Amino acid sequence: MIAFLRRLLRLLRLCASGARGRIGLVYLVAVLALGFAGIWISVRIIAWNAAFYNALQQVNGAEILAQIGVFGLLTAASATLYLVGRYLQKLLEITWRQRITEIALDRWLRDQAYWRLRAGNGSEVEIDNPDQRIADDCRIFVERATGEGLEFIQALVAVVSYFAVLWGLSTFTLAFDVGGVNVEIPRYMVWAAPIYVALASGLTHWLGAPLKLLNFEQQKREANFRFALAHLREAAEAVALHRGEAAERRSLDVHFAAIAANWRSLIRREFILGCFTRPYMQTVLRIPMFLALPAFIAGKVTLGGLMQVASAFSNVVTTLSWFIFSYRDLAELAATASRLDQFLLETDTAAAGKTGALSVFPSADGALRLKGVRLEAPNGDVIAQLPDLTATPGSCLWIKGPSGLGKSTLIKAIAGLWPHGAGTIERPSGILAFLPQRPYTPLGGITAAALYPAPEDENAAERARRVLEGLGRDPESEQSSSSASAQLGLSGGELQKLALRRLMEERPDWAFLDEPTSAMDEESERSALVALRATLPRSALVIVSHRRPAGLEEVIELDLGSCRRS
Ligand SMILES: Nc1ncnc2c1ncn2[C@@H]1O[C@H](COP(=O)(O)OP(=O)(O)OP(=O)(O)O)[C@@H](O)[C@H]1O
Repeated sequence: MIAFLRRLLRLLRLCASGARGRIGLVYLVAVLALGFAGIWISVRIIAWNAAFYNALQQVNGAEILAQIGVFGLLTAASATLYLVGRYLQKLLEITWRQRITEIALDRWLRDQAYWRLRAGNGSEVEIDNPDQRIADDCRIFVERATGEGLEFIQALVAVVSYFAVLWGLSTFTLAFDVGGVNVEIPRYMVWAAPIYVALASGLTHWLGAPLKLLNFEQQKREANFRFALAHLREAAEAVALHRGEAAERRSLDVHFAAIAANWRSLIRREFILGCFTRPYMQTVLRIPMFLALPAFIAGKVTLGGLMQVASAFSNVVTTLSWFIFSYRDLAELAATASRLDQFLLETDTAAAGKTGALSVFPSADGALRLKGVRLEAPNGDVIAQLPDLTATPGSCLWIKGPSGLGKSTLIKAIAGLWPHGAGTIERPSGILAFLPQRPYTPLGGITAAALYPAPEDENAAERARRVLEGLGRDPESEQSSSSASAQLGLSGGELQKLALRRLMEERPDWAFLDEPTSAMDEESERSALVALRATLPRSALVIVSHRRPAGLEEVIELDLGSCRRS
C-alpha cells in the first residue's frame, strides 16, 4: 500500500511538472472547485427532502409545487456542474498524458536507453513491451489516477459535509435489551454508517486482492500478442517466402491462448468480487431507511425527517463506499502505476549503467586508437582480443575476418554501445557516422528514408532528390505513407546504395560502415565506394567486409581471424 502511494506520488509529480503539467494543475483545481459546488448542491437536496416530504404529509399543494420548482433548479445546476467538470477533466487527462508521454519518450530515447534495456544487450533489467508502456500505460495511468484521485478528494470533502448533516439530524437513540441489560446507542445512525462501510471495504479488499496481479499480467499478454502481430506485418515478405503462415499462426495462437487463460482467471476473480459488491451496491440505498424505521415507528421523526435522515445516511454510505465501488479500477491503476514507474526508473538509470570495463574516451589527436581491447559477450565470454591499433584521420581501415568473430561488435564498441570487455578505445573527434549491417529506413516513405536521420529543412527536397538519383524513386510523386522499409520497394543492394548516398550528404569526418556493400554485385560495389571516396576525400573510412573494399587505395587491414577467442 505504501509502495503504491509512493509510486503514485512519483508519477503524479512528473505529470504536474513543466509548463504543460502546471496547466493541468489549473484544470485540476477547476474540476475540484466544480466538484465541491456539486457537493454543496447534494447537501441542499438532503434539506429539500425534508421540506418536500413534510409538504406531502401535510398535503400542502402550493408548497409541493414550490418544492418541485426548487428541485428543478437544483438538478439543473447539478447537471451543469457535472458536464463542465467532465469536460475539464478530459482536458486535464490529455494535458497530463501529453506530459508523461513526453517524459517517457525523452527517457526512452536519451542515452540510447532503448538499446541498452533491450533483451540480450546485457542490461540487468529488461523492459518488456516498452511500446505498450509508453502508449497504453501512460494513458491508463492518467485516466485512472485523475478519475480516482478526484473522486477520492471529493469523497473526503463530501463525507465530512454529509456526516455533519447526519449528526445534526439523527439525534434519536436506539434502545434495546441484551440479557436484561438495557443498551442505549445515542445517534446510532451516525455510528452505523462507518461500521457498515468498514466491514464491507475489508471484505472487498480480501476478495479482490488478486486483481492487481491479474490486471498486470493481462496488460503484458495483450502487448505480447500485439507485438507478435506487428512483427508479422514487418516481416511479411520473409514469412511469405518461407511459407511460414502455419508457424506464425501457431505462435499467434499461443499468445492469444495466454490472453484467454489469464482473462478467465481475471473474470473469475471479478465474479467472486461482484458476488459481494453487486448486492451491496443495490442495497446500500435501501438499508438507511430500514435502519431509521425504529425511530419513525416510535414517533420520534416525521416522514420528512425519515426521508431526510435516509438521504443523508445513504450519501454518507455511498461516499464512504468509494473504495468498494472503485476497487476494480484501483486494481488496474495499481498494476499500471507499477509498470510505468518501473519503466521510468529503469530508463532514467540506464545511462548510469552504460560504463563497463571497456572504456571509450575522446582521443586527444583526433585519431582512432585501440589499446588492449578485449570484446566480451554480456555473460563474460571472450569474443575477441584485438591488437593495439591507430587509424589517423583520412585513412581507410578494413576490418575483416570470419563470421562471428566480433567485427560488428567492435563497431558497436566504438559507437559506445558495447561496454562489455576490457581495454580502451580512443574515439576520434569530428562528425562520426555509423552504418549498421542492415540498412535502416524509418516510417514515412521514401523522402523520410532519403533524409534520415536529418530533420526536414528548406534544403530537404534537394537533398532527397540527390540521394534518390539513379534509384528510380521520385520524391515528388510520393504518397504520404507510414509504411516501413519493406514497402519502399527497394532491393537489398538499392537500400545499401541509398544508405551510402545518405552518408555522402552527411559528410562525416569518420564513417564506420558495417558490410555496406554486401548485397551489391562487384561492379556496383566498386562504383559505390569510388563515389564515396570521391565525395569524402578527407574522411576516414572504417569498413567491415568479407571482401577487400574495391576501388580504395592504402587500406590498413585489421584481421580478426588472427585474434580468435581464447
Ligand atoms: N547481445 C549479444 N549477446 C551475446 N552474444 C552476442 C551478442 N551480440 C553478439 N554476440 C556474439 O558475439 C560474437 C560476434 O558477433 P558479431 O556480430 O560482432 O560478429 P561478426 O564478426 O560481425 O559476424 P558477421 O561477419 O557474421 O557479421 C558472435 O559469436 C555473437 O554470437
